[in-house]
Amino acid sequence: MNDVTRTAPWQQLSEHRAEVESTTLRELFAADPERAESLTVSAGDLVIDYSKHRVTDRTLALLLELARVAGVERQRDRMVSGAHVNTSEDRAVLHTALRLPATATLVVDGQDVVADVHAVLTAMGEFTDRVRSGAWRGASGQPIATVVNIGIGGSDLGPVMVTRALRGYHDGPAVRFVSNVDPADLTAALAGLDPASTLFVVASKTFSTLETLSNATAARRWLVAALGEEAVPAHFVAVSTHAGRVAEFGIDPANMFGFWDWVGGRYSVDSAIGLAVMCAIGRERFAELLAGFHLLDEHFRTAPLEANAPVLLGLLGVWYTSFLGAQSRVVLPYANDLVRFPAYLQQLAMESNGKSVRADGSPVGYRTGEIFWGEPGTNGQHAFYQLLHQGTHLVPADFIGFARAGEDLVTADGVSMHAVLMANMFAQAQVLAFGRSAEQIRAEGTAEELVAHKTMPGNRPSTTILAPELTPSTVGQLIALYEHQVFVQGVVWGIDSFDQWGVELGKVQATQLQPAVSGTGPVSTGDGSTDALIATYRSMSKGA
Ligand SMILES: O=P(O)(O)OC[C@H]1O[C@H](O)[C@H](O)[C@@H](O)[C@@H]1O
Repeated sequence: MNDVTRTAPWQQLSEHRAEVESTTLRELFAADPERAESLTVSAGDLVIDYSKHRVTDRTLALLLELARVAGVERQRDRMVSGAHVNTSEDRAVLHTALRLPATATLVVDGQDVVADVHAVLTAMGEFTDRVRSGAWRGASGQPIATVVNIGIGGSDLGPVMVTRALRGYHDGPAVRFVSNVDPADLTAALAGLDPASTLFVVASKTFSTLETLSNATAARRWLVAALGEEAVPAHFVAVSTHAGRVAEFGIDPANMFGFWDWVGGRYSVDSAIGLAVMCAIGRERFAELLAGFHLLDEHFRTAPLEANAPVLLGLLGVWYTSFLGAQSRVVLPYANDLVRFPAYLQQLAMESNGKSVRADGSPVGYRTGEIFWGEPGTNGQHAFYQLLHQGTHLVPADFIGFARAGEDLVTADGVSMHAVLMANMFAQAQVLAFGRSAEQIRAEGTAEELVAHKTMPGNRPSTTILAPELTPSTVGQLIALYEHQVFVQGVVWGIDSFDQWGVELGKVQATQLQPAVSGTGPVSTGDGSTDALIATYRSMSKGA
């Protein structure tokens, strides 16, 4: 496999780094009055300002050249046409097919995947229409008041994030989510629910995930205790790629919504895994969500690299991670309903690109993967922004804001609270980039001993993403924007962004430790620390 570090643009970027480190955003803006305009790109309804990044024209030219020599365009075209770009699992990666319009055609291995996708969407639509209208009845004849989605990882984070993001569009039954094998999760989710009006969606691509099967079994017991075994079919549906396992669990495969092994878990909210979302917002709004994804897919597929938002943002991530030593990217949605977006991006980015070998198994000699974290603004401002502004870490930030609020309120002074929120967003990006120098602080009459403490170094990079409003379409656009950034980075780093071997061993080990932990087996796990911890756990648990 080609070593990207041997390519001319990578080597030139390594040398060029010093040039960028010796200048500041303040200087870059002073030198080019057009900078904001030239470093703003539109994608779908999103307007993305990347001018507050520590890059010059040359940096961008080299990064784009890096994308070209790494084969980003070729790999993108291979991915969307169904080539097996997930090489370690020998699978196609076709989440973009999930949002193709019904009129499109995509034949992969002799199979019309668009027809398959739309057949499932139609089945989901018919089912959710019945749930939402009250036509779907529980075993004792009651309509469904609450849908409980049981799933984890990609079978939870996407549905939970999107349902929360689209709170303003939620006109279906209440939706709750259970993911953790911690019994507290299911117990809390079931609190106050009436089994007679509760519908469970068991969402699992493999239908073999321990957490999900444990929660689904416990939920089934809860239901059967109240309504009897014969009530199960009216209260349990499944979303999976494994009809056999679904039937084994006792869910009628007629009540299963399928998808395919070419949909990665973290890329699956736009598949049948989004069933709980569709219950909440309805099939028309779900179609708008998919159309939003597709809009960005088309941008990614057709825009030239220098005007291609996921390419540019993905490359900036490579620049900070592999050349400037950044370890994380903070995501700051100035929209409270995007509260779960950072957690969603954690799985998307970190499970995809948290790898230290290339697709051919050779070790990478550079830093890969970005650590995503964040909280909605303005909450983060009163918690961790101190470190962003004056700390010693380089943390590129993504600000995400909306021009219109779904619903607005006014302050005591009659000012729009949404405008207050957005003023905070613009102010934070500005302060991060331009700071306030010691001279300026002094000129304000600050006591000399406080000047160093109050100095704001600035030169801290950020992207600002502005969208008209938080809608199903813009949520789809935002997700696709990040999916494709992750893809671009994976191609540049030469890694398989679509496997996740690193999560397997922990699952195996947990199963092996089970007897020791639950007290049915000897405490001899192979290492002293784990043995001692389990022994202490066992005696503590007896202590109560
Ligand atoms: O949908 P499931 O098969 O239950 O998988 C749920 C999750 O668990 C796995 O361990 C993977 O790390 C995730 O990528 C996946 O989304």
